[in-house]
Amino acid sequence: MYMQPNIVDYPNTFNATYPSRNHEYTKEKVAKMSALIEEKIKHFKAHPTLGIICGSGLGEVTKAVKDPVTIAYKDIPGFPRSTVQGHAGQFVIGYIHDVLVVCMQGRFHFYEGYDIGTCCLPVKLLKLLGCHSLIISNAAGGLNAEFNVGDIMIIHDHINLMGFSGNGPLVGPNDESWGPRFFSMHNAYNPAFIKAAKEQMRKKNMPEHVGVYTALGGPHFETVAELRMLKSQGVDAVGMSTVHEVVMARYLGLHVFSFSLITNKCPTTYDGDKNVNHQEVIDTGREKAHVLVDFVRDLVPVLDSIKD
Ligand SMILES: O=P(O)(O)O[C@H]1O[C@H](CO)[C@@H](O)[C@H]1O
Ligand SMILES: Nc1nc2[nH]cnc2c(=O)[nH]1
Repeated sequence: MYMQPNIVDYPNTFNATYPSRNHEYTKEKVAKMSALIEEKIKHFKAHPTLGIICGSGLGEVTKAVKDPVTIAYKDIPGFPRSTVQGHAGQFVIGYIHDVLVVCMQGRFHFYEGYDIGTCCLPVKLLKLLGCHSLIISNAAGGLNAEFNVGDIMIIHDHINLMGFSGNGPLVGPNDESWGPRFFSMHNAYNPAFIKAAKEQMRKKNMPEHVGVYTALGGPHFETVAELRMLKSQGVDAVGMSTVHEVVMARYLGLHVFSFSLITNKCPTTYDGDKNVNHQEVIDTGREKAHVLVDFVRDLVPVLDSIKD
């Protein structure tokens, strides 16, 4: 008997396996996760409208959240666990000014052994929770010589190096009820959000860095030759996250604001002892926590008021 192919029995003539498990995170499955969270925050009598993904060591952003409800990832069946230092592995939900936000203290990285689709599952969950926009933060190495450790760089574009080779979250069967098979990544980082954030930086006398981010698979940091290549291609900051999350967010129709905390300088010469390490990344995040909290706290109501 002929059966109409659907998302579950997609025509898989060659019995292929897909590099991304995205298609396994169906509406039904993610809605169950979302329902669990909604049950724990029902006293707010509203759904969160803005999601915040906290980068390595940047979880202190949640200090800006009033009346927080904390939900551990391990208490949500089917949700991955954070394995990296500086990623607490929990949701923190509450108000920043009058905006109900859902913060993720911890993201999932490819180098942890998660496929790229699983790394993006949180973005689907944030969408189902009711978010229209995301703030995606990360810790990154600065390639642009004008950036100092501790500076914030607004991301205005990225180079999807992992996606270049076919390791993208949307490779595999597509469920049109989530988003379209093909879509544009032009202005993926919302220009109105960037403008608003630059104004905040100006008011706060912060350097107004705007640049291009790229993510490598990691977990190792880069060689000098790799960094020189990236710099020559216009990359300003290097990390191991964010890019695929932004792809997923745009697919789902979410608006994106993203920034890097420059936690270290990327060495493009061989002299001296310039070994980057994760502790340095975490320590810079802690040292700059007050700057991040202040920046995000004031930005949230502005971004929430911009709907497109
Ligand atoms: O991108 P986030 O999660 O901020 O973390 C960055 O910092 C870690 C390396 O120190 C890597 O995971 C890199 O991606
Ligand atoms: N790939 C990469 N990720 C980082 N995260 C924080 N610093 C760095 C860095 O220098 N390189």
